[in-house]
Amino acid sequence: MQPVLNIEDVRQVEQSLTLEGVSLAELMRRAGHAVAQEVLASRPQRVAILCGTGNNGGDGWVAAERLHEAGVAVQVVAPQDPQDLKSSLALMVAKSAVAAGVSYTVAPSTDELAALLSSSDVVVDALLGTGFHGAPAAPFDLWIQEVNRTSATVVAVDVPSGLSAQTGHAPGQAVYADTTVTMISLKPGLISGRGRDLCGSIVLAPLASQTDRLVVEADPVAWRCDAQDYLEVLPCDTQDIDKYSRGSVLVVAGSLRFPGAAIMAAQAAARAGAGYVTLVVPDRVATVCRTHLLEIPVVGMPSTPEGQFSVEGKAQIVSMAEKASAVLCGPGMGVSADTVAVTSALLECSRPLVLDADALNALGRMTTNRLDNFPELIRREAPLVLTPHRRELGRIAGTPNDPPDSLTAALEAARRVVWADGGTDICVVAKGEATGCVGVEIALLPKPGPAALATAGSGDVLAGTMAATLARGLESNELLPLLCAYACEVHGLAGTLAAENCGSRGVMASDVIACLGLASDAMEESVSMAVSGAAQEGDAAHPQVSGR
Ligand SMILES: NC(=O)C1=CN([C@@H]2O[C@H](COP(=O)(O)OP(=O)(O)OC[C@H]3O[C@@H](n4cnc5c(N)ncnc54)[C@H](O)[C@@H]3O)[C@@H](O)[C@H]2O)[C@@H](O)CC1
Ligand SMILES: [K+]
Repeated sequence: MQPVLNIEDVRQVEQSLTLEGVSLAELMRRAGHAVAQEVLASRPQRVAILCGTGNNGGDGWVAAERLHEAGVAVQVVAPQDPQDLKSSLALMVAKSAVAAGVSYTVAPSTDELAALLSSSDVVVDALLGTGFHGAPAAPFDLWIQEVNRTSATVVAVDVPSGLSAQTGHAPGQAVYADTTVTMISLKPGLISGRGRDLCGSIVLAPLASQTDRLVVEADPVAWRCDAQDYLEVLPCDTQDIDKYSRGSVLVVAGSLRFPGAAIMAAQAAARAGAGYVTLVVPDRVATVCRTHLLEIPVVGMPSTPEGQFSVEGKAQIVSMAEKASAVLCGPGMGVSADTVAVTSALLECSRPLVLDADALNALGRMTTNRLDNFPELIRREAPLVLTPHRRELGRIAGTPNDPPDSLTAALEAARRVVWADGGTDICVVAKGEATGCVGVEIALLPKPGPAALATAGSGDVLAGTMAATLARGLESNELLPLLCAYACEVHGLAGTLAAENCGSRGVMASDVIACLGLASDAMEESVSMAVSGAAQEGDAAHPQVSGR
């Protein structure tokens, strides 16, 4: 797992490193060298380095001097004469680079800049780093446009200029990098929001041997999962199974208006590996569901005149829920006093439960949008997984009119709910372009799926996948966030496979469902390969360790 630190915590680590004897000047030297090393890997002849006025620019000047020493033709581009730099660190390294013979251009015209960039093999973007806020001001906005027009390889220092490394927002021009060399630790904005498009591949430069320890001590806001992390939640590899040992799922979903959501959630649960799936719907839509679901029994329950669940069916739904390995409630269900009652009754049942879509809206209704003020509602022995998208998250976490607009805001909102509960029984899967699986002790970031998943019904498919994964059982509730992250990755991978079959813009939720089985197999294989790869690396390292 890779830790992700908020910007203020990265600064804290930087301070701790200085207290442990690694000065800021030394950190900047190492940062610049890490960038130079990355640039040298592509064996360039001509490199342009755009340096801003803060310490991000300082890293750029260090890289320039290093590349110059290595015999590369380097040209620094700066908005002001290096003598006028206000940051004492940046001033020091810029003077050193100039004294070493690095050539530079101050405030070139757009045409001059374009000519310089087009004659460069690599462009290093050291304009704006973690000190950036707002939108890039002139001349950086124009410079960034020119960088994005060049065919040269673009290496960003710490963060692509124009991107907030904290929020992932980029309200103005922002650099599209091929590679981002980021210092100390991953930051949330690099792996969420616009960061996912802007960063290219991310290379981490820890800068000091103490960094790993200090980053963990700084309490990462989240951890990005690697394939081998999922070993603990892989399904058992055995032939000795029947349909019940793979777990049964009860899906409580649908309404006259949205029967499709229920159909897709049930199909997804079956494709994601549940041995037995039963769909419970309001009786007015039972027939349409049956015509779509040949293998899945559909049970009709009393319905209201609007075609939603009626409270009359509540006791029967709960009694069916008690027999399932896991229950999913919510997709397409609608929100009314009756569906609120059904949701609330299911919370009291003793089986693992996934609440999605309208079940979350029902929770919002029950708690006047402050689920965190009603922890007794969600405190239970069996696992509870809530799968809100950001608007739904706002409705349960106290900000219905101002939903979380970034990964970190979503993690914070999810934590309000999870910490109010306080136990390991709950996980909030805060869905977005980057999804966080937030438990009471840890927030995990599964590898995000492709943009093709932004299609109607995709949430129903994830909910069904989640329920099927939960139905396999869990050795300990502490593994709940990991299990949820695993389900998210299976869903994401199914999206990738569906995009290969149908084209990135042609994917419909049913295509994702069709790929869930293959995606599960591929996930298991990639986890096994990652684990055996790590074991081999361990073996290779072993003689050195024992030979000390
Ligand atoms: N955190 C760390 O441990 C380390 C950080 N280092 C570098 O230091 C950087 C942070 O340095 P700073 O805090 O000096 O900040 P930056 O260099 O990121 O930016 C500060 C400068 O940008 C200007 N600026 C801010 N918003 C702007 C906008 N919208 N338009 C135009 N100009 C704008 C400010 O006026 C200031 O001059 C990191 O990104 C990294 O590259 C490294 O040198 C070494 C280690
Ligand atoms: K930058």
